[in-house]
Amino acid sequence: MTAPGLAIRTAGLTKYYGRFLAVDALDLEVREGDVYGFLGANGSGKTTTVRMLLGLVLATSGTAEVLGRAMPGGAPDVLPEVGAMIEAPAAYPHLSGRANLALFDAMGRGSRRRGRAGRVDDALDRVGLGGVDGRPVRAYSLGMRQRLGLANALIRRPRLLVLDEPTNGLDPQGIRDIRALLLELNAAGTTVFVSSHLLLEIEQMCTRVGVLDRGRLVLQEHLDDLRAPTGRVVLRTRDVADARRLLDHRIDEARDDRIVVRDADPAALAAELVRAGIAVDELVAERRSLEDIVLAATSAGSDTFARDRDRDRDRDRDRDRDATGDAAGVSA
Ligand SMILES: Nc1ncnc2c1ncn2[C@@H]1O[C@H](COP(=O)(O)OP(=O)(O)OP(=O)(O)O)[C@@H](O)[C@H]1O
Repeated sequence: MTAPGLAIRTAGLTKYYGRFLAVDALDLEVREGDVYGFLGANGSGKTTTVRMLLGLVLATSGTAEVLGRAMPGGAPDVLPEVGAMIEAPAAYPHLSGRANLALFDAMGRGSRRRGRAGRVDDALDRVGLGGVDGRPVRAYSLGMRQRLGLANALIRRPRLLVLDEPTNGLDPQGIRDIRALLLELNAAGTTVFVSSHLLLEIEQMCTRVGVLDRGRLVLQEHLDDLRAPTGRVVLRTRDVADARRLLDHRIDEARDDRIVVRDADPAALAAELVRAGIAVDELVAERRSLEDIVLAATSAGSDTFARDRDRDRDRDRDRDRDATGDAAGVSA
C-alpha cells in the first residue's frame, strides 16, 4: 500500500526498450494535493514514465503505485479516479468535441446517462471549448485538440490528473488559461502531476518538482525549498559610488547600478542604506531560478534546456505583449 498522503509512488521503476535504458530506477513521490512538475529535456523519459504510471507500458523492473494501488494490476480500480492526457490526445475526427466527450463518458465504468449532457457541457466550458463544439474534431487546431484532451481528463472529476505536456500547441493565452484551470482544480482538491520540458511553465505552476535527466531522477523537491534565498541581497541604486564605499568588503559583485551584497539581511541592509542617505531603487533577497537549479543538476542541460529557455523567453515576450493587449485572444 502507498503511504497515506501519497498519490503516486514508484520504487526503482525502470524501463528498457531493447538494450536502451529509457527510465532508470525512478523513486517518485507525489503527495496528495501537490501540483507536481515532472521536468526533463526531450527524450529524458517523461512520457515513458507517465505511460508506466497509467499501466500503458510495462516496467522492466521496479514498482509503481497510483492512489494506493499497484499498477498495472490496479488499473481497473484506479483509472476511473484518474484524468489523463498523454501526447496528442486521440479523438474521432468526424465527430464534434461534444460527441467525442459524450462517447468517452459513456465508456466510463458505471457511467450513467443521467447528467451526461451536463458533465460534457461543464468539461467543455472549463477548457474554453464551450462555443465551438459543433465543428468536427478534424477541423480543430492543435490547441483545440489539446483542450479537448484536457476536457476528456476532467469529465470524471478525477482525484488525480496526469498530464503529459498539456500546453503543447497552445498560444500564450491558452497556456495561461490551462495554468489557471489546473490551479483552480488543485485548490478544489485535485492532485496534479504535469510533465513538461519548459522550465518557466513548471516554475509558475508547481509546488514540487522532479527533474529527469536521461532517465534518472536527479532532483525531487519543494520548489520553495529549492528557491530559498541564497543569503545574498541584490541592490540597485543610482548612488553607486556611495553605496560601494559604504558596503566595501561585503560586495560580491558590482556592475553598473547593480550591487550584490553577501550575507545580508534585506531589511537591515535597507535601513543601513537609508540611514546613509543612499537611494534604494530596488532591493531583493537573491534566489536561484529553477533554470539555474536544473542546469546545475542535469548533464544535458546547457544545450537542451537552453533551447527551452529561449522558447520560455519568447513566451515571456508574448505574455508581456499579451498583457498590454496586443496579442490575439484565445484561439479556440
Ligand atoms: N517504444 C519505444 N521504443 C524504443 N525507444 C523508445 C520508445 N519510446 C521511447 N523510446 C526512447 O526512450 C527515450 C525516452 O522517451 P520518452 O518519450 O519517454 O521521453 P520524453 O521525455 O517524454 O521526451 P519528449 O518530451 O520528446 O516526448 C527516448 O530516447 C526515446 O527515443
